[in-house]
Amino acid sequence: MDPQKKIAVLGSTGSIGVQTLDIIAEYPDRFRATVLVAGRNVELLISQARQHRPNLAVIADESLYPTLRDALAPLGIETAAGADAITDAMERDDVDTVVTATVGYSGLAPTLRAIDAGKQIALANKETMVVAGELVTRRLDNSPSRIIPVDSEHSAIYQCMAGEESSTVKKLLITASGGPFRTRSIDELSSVTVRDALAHPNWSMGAKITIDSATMLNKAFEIIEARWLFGITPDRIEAVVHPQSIVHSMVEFTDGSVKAQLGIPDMHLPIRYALGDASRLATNRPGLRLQDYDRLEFFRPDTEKFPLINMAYYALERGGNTACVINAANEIAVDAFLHERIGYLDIQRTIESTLNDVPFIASPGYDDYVATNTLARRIAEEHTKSRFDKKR
Ligand SMILES: NC(=O)C1=CN([C@@H]2O[C@H](COP(=O)(O)OP(=O)(O)OC[C@H]3O[C@@H](n4cnc5c(N)ncnc54)[C@H](OP(=O)(O)O)[C@@H]3O)[C@@H](O)[C@H]2O)C=CC1
Ligand SMILES: CC(=O)[C@@H](O)[C@H](O)COP(=O)(O)O
Ligand SMILES: [Mn+2]
Repeated sequence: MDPQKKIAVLGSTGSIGVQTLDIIAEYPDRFRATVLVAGRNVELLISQARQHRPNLAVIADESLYPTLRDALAPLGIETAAGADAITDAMERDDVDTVVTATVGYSGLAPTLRAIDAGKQIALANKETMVVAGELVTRRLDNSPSRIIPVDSEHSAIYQCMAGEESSTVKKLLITASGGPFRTRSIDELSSVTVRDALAHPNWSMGAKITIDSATMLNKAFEIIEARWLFGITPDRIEAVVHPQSIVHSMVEFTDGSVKAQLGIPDMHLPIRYALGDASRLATNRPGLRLQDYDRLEFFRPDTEKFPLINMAYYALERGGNTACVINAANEIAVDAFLHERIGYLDIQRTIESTLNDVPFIASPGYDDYVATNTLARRIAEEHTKSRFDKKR
């Protein structure tokens, strides 16, 4: 048997992707990157391929294919481009584990194909579970695949649950930093800038999730993700604000005990744990020194200031394609905000207006999610344009 686990990194050029390649390089006897996938950053993909020598490198943006092919053909590295090539790569024999580190809805199709092909999944792309958690869970029931979460909170919960009977779990307590606007007043939120919103207090991440942290929709997404990953009903999942991001989440058990997982805010740890199949691989990277922290604080979330947290409960209660609509509208709104076409508070307004306009589907199949995503994006685009026109 090949001693090295063969890994496909979807989104290798992003924040999680780059850290995944760090871990692969840290344990060369255990891991090998056989497939690398990027969106548009062809130069970084080429340099990663030169270093890691995968069998295949894929770029989503087809216009960049000639650049990729010309750079990697002399090295004997196969190349491809486009969304179908990414999804097809999930079935390859030289892939054991797929790290889903692309951002947004684009993670859904390759993750489903990887599950159908029986691959192990290290899941960073939480949007997959937000958009279609029920469908993903059903597909997992008919596959030898297992998902190990990479999202720090879900990795923490997974670690807390190890060795426990699931029937003894009373509550999941998902910690939230509170984001860059935790201490701002509601009135101030109408004038915050993109730069303010990108200044996450603890984590260095891609732009989209950083804005989701600023609106705290990230926490709603994580509640939905937890509901599907752990099979826990929403009334037993709570967000707890913890500004230091040292406790990554907690599980309360029926005997009154609460287990927590702690660490510095560094995604290398959950990525390492997931790649190691939920085992502990020794590292020389810096760890937690609790004596460096004056205090660890915990608060109830302010849902008046951050009403998007409650979108999780609304989406799970209403079910169907609701969370798919929220995700699509949010992707469009966050992009418009990052390009300064709408303001921070318009993100929430865009999601709400889009939810009103997209028809509800109670029991969506895969094609319904695809159609919902397309329609919701178009409608959200119109809402952001009319908000932009008002702003001018
Ligand atoms: N960053 C973090 O610490 C955490 C992230 N996550 C989740 O992990 C996922 C990745 O986040 P993050 O790494 O921050 O994001 P980044 O924006 O840093 O990276 C996104 C990656 O996805 C690629 N990509 C974008 N669109 C496509 C597409 N259509 N097809 C293929 N690849 C695409 C990008 O390629 P390119 O840059 O080449 O265009 C890039 O490699 C998200 O779902 C996020 O919520 C979860 C917990 C923590
Ligand atoms: C690192 C990680 O898992 C992020 O999802 C992080 O949790 C974001 O921070 P917030 O707690 O501010 O949303
Ligand atoms: Mn998280």
